[in-house]
Amino acid sequence: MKSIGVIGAGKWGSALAYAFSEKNDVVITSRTPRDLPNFVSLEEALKCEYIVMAIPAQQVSTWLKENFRFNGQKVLVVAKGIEASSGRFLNDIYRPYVPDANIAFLSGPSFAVEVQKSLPTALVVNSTNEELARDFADIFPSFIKSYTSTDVIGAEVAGAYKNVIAIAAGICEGLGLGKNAAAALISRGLVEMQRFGLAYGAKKSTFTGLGGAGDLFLTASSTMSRNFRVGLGLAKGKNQDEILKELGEVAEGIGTAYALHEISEHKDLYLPIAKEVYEMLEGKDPQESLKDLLSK
Ligand SMILES: NC(=O)C1=CN([C@@H]2O[C@H](COP(=O)(O)OP(=O)(O)OC[C@H]3O[C@@H](n4cnc5c(N)ncnc54)[C@H](O)[C@@H]3O)[C@@H](O)[C@H]2O)C=CC1
Ligand SMILES: O=C(CO)COP(=O)(O)O
Repeated sequence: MKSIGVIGAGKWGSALAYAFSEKNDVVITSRTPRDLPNFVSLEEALKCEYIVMAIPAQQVSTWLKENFRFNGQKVLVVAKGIEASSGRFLNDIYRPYVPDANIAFLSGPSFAVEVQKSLPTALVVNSTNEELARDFADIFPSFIKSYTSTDVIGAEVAGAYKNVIAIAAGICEGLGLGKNAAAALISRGLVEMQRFGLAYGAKKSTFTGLGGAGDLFLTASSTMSRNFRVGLGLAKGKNQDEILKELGEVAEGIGTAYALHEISEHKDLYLPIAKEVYEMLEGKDPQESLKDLLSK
């Protein structure tokens, strides 16, 4: 039995706190107090040996600066995104606070609502420290099969990029372009995220695994995905603010599309789907964008 502190009581933090309770002693905390039997102060949660960080990618840098004190904890990052303001990956953001040997990143297909109902899935714990990855893989409940990998950058790129492709897939669906177009877009999206990942030293096989194709196929084909629903909203001509207000939850694909735009400009990378998603978020007509992507 391990002592686990979950930081962030949104959809994903709450679902993981539930899942990890099967085999462990779990407490949860967030900036707004919740009426939960295992809710504790941040100070208490940070005393746990194992910490699960469920704070979104766009907010975590400030959060770490203001709140985090490292005292040997083992940290599992469960967010998926690239910071828009800096283009930094989560492993870069965490590095000044947690040594590489103490940090792992979760990837794979996992809608929180299904995990909260104990429905099965398979996920990957990614860390350069194999022993730590195995240690975290042990905390998962019977209904989640856990694997380990050392490809941190591959997992990060795949988990963040699939949210952007999911926005594009939602637009495709919203415009009524059909299943052929959706499949074409998703498979080109997989190639695009793999090409991007390889430029950062990721392993090719990661992109055909659970955290790559697995999470992409899930997110880019279901209205259960917040990012997919952002795409549906854009297809209806709504702007970002309206969409986010209706959603009331995080959609990491938005910030990540801005981050990818900055990165592609600086590194001269060819990221056609991410580019169109960025441009649609900036007001380009979705019909035009999808035509630019899918016709000769
Ligand atoms: N919901 C899902 O199915 C899954 C979500 N994720 C990832 O997990 C991360 C969190 O997503 P959700 O929990 O679903 O989002 P959510 O919108 O349900 O909750 C976000 C949480 O972050 C906290 N938060 C936001 N800004 C904060 C700040 N400045 N300081 C402190 N806390 C702050 C909120 O209080 C809330 O607890 C995202 O990166 C998401 O991509 C990953 C896998 C599955
Ligand atoms: O990452 C997820 C499932 O694996 C959740 O996706 P959304 O944030 O698009 O809902």
